[in-house]
Amino acid sequence: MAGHSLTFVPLQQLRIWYTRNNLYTALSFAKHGVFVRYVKLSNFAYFRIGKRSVHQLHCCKSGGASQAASKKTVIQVLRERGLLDQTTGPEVEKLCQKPVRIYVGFDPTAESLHIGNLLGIVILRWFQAHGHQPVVLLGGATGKIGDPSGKSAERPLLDDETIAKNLQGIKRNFEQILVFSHDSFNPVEPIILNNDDWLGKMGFLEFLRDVGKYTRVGTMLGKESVRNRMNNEEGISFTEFSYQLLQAYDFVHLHKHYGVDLQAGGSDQWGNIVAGKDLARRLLGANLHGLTFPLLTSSDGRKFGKSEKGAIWLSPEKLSPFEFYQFLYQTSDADVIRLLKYLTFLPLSEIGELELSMKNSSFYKPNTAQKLLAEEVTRLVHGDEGVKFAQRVTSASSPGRLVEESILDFDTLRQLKDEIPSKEIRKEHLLKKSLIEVLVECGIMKSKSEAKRFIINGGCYINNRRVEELDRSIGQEDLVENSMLLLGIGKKQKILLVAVE
Ligand SMILES: Nc1ncnc2c1ncn2[C@@H]1O[C@H](COP(=O)(O)OP(=O)(O)OP(=O)(O)O)[C@@H](O)[C@H]1O
Ligand SMILES: N[C@@H](Cc1ccc(O)cc1)C(=O)O
Repeated sequence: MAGHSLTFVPLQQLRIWYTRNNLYTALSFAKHGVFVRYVKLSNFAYFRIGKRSVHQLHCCKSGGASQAASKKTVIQVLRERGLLDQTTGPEVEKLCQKPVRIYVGFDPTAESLHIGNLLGIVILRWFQAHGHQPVVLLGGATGKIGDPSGKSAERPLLDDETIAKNLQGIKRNFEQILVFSHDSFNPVEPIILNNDDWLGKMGFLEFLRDVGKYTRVGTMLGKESVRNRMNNEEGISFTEFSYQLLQAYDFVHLHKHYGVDLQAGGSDQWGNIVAGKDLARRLLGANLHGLTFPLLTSSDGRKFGKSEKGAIWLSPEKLSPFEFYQFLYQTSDADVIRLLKYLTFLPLSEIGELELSMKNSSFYKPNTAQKLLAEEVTRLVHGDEGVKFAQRVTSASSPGRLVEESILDFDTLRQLKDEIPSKEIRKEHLLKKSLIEVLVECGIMKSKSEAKRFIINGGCYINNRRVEELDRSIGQEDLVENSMLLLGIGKKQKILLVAVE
């Protein structure tokens, strides 16, 4: 954040801001008494409200008219950040000069969304920040069918119970990440809908007559998702082939009943989005629009998805905030700037400064960008508490730090228990025992001579403090809250001993 002042101000005082050149009236405030961190005020303001990294942008020149804060449209902002892949035409930019409703659909094919899906949520947040209304569409019906886009094989069918459980899980993800504050300053509260509410009620004959009749099979066969599958031996079932029609009908339904004019999705969704645009033209004579954003890929070029091994889940039950933080922290230098542009709301100027300083190695402290990325995205997904937790555990699990830096209180150690190996040992068996014996008994060292070597070389830690003496034994004072002790060997190996009566 070099170069920008950081000020903490109560919300009420934020209503009128004087900057060096301009007077702005911030229009979007959350609840009374919540503190806002003012990061930068230029064309528009970035605020951090309460626990979430909100970066609200509803801020306009004096007079308080509810005009968009930025002179840039949301489309320009997305383009500058590399978040635009394709649009259905230049009219999209025009459309977004006035408030629109935009939707992104998510099928409940797992209990949690993953980091790839986060991009769709970030897009919705950018629209929301520019005064547009996000519509989140949960695919309660489409999830029963399975989208063939980007898939090389047929998806297994999910039963109703699994879908209901998954719907609950991903709904929670949205509630956590999108801004649902409800007051007159926030006219753009998101809407969450479930397509089972209309598709589920539609009969097969009705569908064939009212939707199928307006669709050309040749066009459907031409979609990339279908072509790819037709070219392999297994082919594609009629069920998955029909998927594009269901998504197309959603767009028509959302336009008719909710005034939605724009659909967004990852680049793999292009075919389905265009199918909706075509259907709306034929059925209603309406001109709807779409845009896609690039897919988030791993360093080896594979799309981040839920089907991939080691998916980066957004639900804390499936991946702890600590692991989530660590994943982002380990982003390579080659990827970190792109991810800062994609997944955070930090101003591009700030990211640009960071990029410059990364190139000038004498000024740049390694991993500064990674830390910023990890903090911002973890805060977005898990709130301030999640960031604090991740940092506490990170600090506690790194040996050799100054003790003050890694306070090993009971809470930290208890949370650390989920992250590193742990072992229960009877307290009477542990106290007064030599460290060398304990190291071997708990399995972290293979032999006493190996344990000795580590101690002599200064590579052994009790509660993150280096052990100097070879004849060190375990005492009552080593047990945090009379119950836990952290042993560390070298830079990476850790074990948590839990003393039981
Ligand atoms: N890695 C990714 N980067 C960007 N967007 C993604 C990524 N993965 C999924 N999306 C987008 O998230 C939305 C919902 O995707 P969906 O949950 O159906 O697929 P998925 O998570 O890729 O699932 P699967 O791994 O089973 O294919 C779509 O708009 C899709 O394009
Ligand atoms: N097809 C999308 C999810 C979706 C479902 C219904 C829609 O109307 C839109 C999007 C996907 O699999 O990623």
